[in-house]
Amino acid sequence: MAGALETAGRVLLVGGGNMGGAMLRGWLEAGLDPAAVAVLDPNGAPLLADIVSRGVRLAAAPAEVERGADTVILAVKPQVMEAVLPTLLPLLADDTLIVSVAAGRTVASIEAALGERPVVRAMPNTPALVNRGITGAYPNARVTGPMRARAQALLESSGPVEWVEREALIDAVTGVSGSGPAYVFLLAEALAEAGVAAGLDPALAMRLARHTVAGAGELMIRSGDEPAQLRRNVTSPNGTTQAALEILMADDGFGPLLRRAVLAARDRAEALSRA
Ligand SMILES: NC(=O)C1=CN([C@@H]2O[C@H](COP(=O)(O)OP(=O)(O)OC[C@H]3O[C@@H](n4cnc5c(N)ncnc54)[C@H](O)[C@@H]3O)[C@@H](O)[C@H]2O)C=CC1
Ligand SMILES: O=C(O)[C@@H]1CCC=N1
Repeated sequence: MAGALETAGRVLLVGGGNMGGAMLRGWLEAGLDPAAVAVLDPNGAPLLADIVSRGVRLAAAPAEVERGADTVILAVKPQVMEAVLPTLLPLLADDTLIVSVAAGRTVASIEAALGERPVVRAMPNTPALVNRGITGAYPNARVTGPMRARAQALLESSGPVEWVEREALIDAVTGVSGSGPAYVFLLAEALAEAGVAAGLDPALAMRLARHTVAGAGELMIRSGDEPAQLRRNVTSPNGTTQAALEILMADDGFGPLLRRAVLAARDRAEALSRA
């Protein structure tokens, strides 16, 4: 992977917050030269102080950014995109590749502000911070093979990249994996709270919940078995797990609840794209 990033050229990260910062850490770990990266963030990207000390340039305004990045990654909030995009125009060449990770911001809305140019719309997630991310991506027709390879190298430095054939599917990816880590953290919170209700000390309940969620996740990645099989492996006939699953797998249980949640996230992404 380091080899692929050696050909990534110069990268400008616009927005060095949670998601942008996680991606940047992934690139550097995968071998991207810190001197090849600049971060544009008017708020000083407080999460990135240690990285700036490793040689990544930090700019507070577009006027401070050197023109001619090969790839510009847009990692600002969707609501500030309209204001940010026109300020970037003087920094771009015709063949600058734009990679946007903003939820619900369409290729068309980016082209409306920046003109017709190569755009990849991507949806990563924050486990990128620990090299356990996954990203959905969609390229517009102007993205050439080498550009797609460059986007792939940058995005996969923190986990696999799944290319989708229709842009609308990025909203569904957002509902599953972009927002998904929050559902899993909520599961850990709820598991710990349930443990307290069952009589455990809160700190112990939280340790049990964190390790259970993390361990089950790691087992799913490393094992060749499907999640349903791993679930069956835990479930003894008429045992304790079965008693719990009869509640979680009821008609109004976990499955329908999560389906409603994912569709709500997807619908919010769609609504953002119309805003
Ligand atoms: N946090 C997450 O789990 C994920 C977020 N995303 C997307 O990533 C984008 C950023 O989200 P977060 O990192 O969570 O937000 P954040 O608030 O942590 O980071 C946004 C950053 O943009 C900076 N910023 C504000 N105005 C700016 C400007 N004019 N120019 C340059 N930078 C500016 C802020 O100072 C901040 O550091 C959003 O569009 C979101 O939809 C995508 C996937 C997952
Ligand atoms: O909540 C959000 O809008 C962003 C997009 C995916 C995860 N966080």
